[in-house]
Amino acid sequence: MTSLFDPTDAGDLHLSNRIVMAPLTRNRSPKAVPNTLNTTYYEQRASAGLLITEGTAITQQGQGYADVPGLYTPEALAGWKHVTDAVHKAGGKIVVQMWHVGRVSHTSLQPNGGQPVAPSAITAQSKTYIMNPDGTGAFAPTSEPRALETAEIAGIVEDYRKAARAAIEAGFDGVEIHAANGYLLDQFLRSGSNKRTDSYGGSIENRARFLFEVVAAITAEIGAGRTAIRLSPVTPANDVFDPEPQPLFEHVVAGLPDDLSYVHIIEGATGGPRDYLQGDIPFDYAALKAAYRDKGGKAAWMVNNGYDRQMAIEAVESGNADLVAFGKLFISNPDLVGRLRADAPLNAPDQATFYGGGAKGYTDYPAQPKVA
Ligand SMILES: C=C(C(=O)O)c1ccccc1
Repeated sequence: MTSLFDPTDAGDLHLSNRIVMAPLTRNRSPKAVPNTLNTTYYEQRASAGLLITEGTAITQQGQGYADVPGLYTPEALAGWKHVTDAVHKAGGKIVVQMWHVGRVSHTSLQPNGGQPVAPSAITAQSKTYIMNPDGTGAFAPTSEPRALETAEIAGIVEDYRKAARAAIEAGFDGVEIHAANGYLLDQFLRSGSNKRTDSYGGSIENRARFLFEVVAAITAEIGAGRTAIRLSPVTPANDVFDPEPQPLFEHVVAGLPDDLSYVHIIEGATGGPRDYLQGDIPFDYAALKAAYRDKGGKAAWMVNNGYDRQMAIEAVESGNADLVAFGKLFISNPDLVGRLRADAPLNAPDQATFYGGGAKGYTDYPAQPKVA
């Protein structure tokens, strides 16, 4: 029987175990440049089967929060090279989560102080994290976005392609396309945020078009085996909504390449109830996976949101999942894999230090003494 602690392949990625560090925004990369503290943080957690970086903006237009890293300046790419080198030296594997926030941004973060972009000019009832002129950070309401012109969409697809190439050159083992949690690609998928009347709006097929164009551009550039995607069928994060998530997301997974590295599914409300409902009926995650597998999809299936040790063991042993991503537990347990293997006590995460700051609550969580 397959174990959570067994090695596995996710496309081109050969993983030493099936425990994944989920993408976690920490707001500790001023000027969007990864620094030595970030390197230490990822290096400490390199025993994960796979590390997924925090959301990383593909362009300044795609930047939605202060002090999150980017993938679009020479300085940021040099910073990421230090991170990937350190993780590889520690025996780990790491992919970068490629992020365009769309409307979940603020004019102070946008090129020339402009409006954020979105499928439609509908403001997200959400907040983002900005820097005040005095250098203090603060959460602020997101700014009103402008609707992208149809002709602009191809340019953003090209931005994703370029960022994927840059990621490989910065030493990443692959990329995860962030299509979850109410950010740009998810905004296009959901009818609540996408009111377009062109070929990118209206029907499910049209609302998924942009996502498929991004996937096609990235897989053509770096290969499907190094490309993954994150989806969140029912999350209400950042004010997204669709009354029929089941047909929408079954259409999405059925349109993904068979040979992707992995498909990453957030089950329920992100960081919240796993049984969260959007629409009238509970979401059927087994049917979602079947919609991918039945059409020939071979990518590893990764699950996330509120998993504990026993749930993760059962998810893999039952065949419901190939990989399980842990977020908060990796914040406070750099050696989570060893602790889960030994069923050892776990450090509790300190919510007060999740976002912003320095080493406290970031690189100062204790690892268990190495067993001789
Ligand atoms: C990248 C994020 C996501 O996917 O929800 C994020 C952003 C800010 C705070 C927490 C999480």
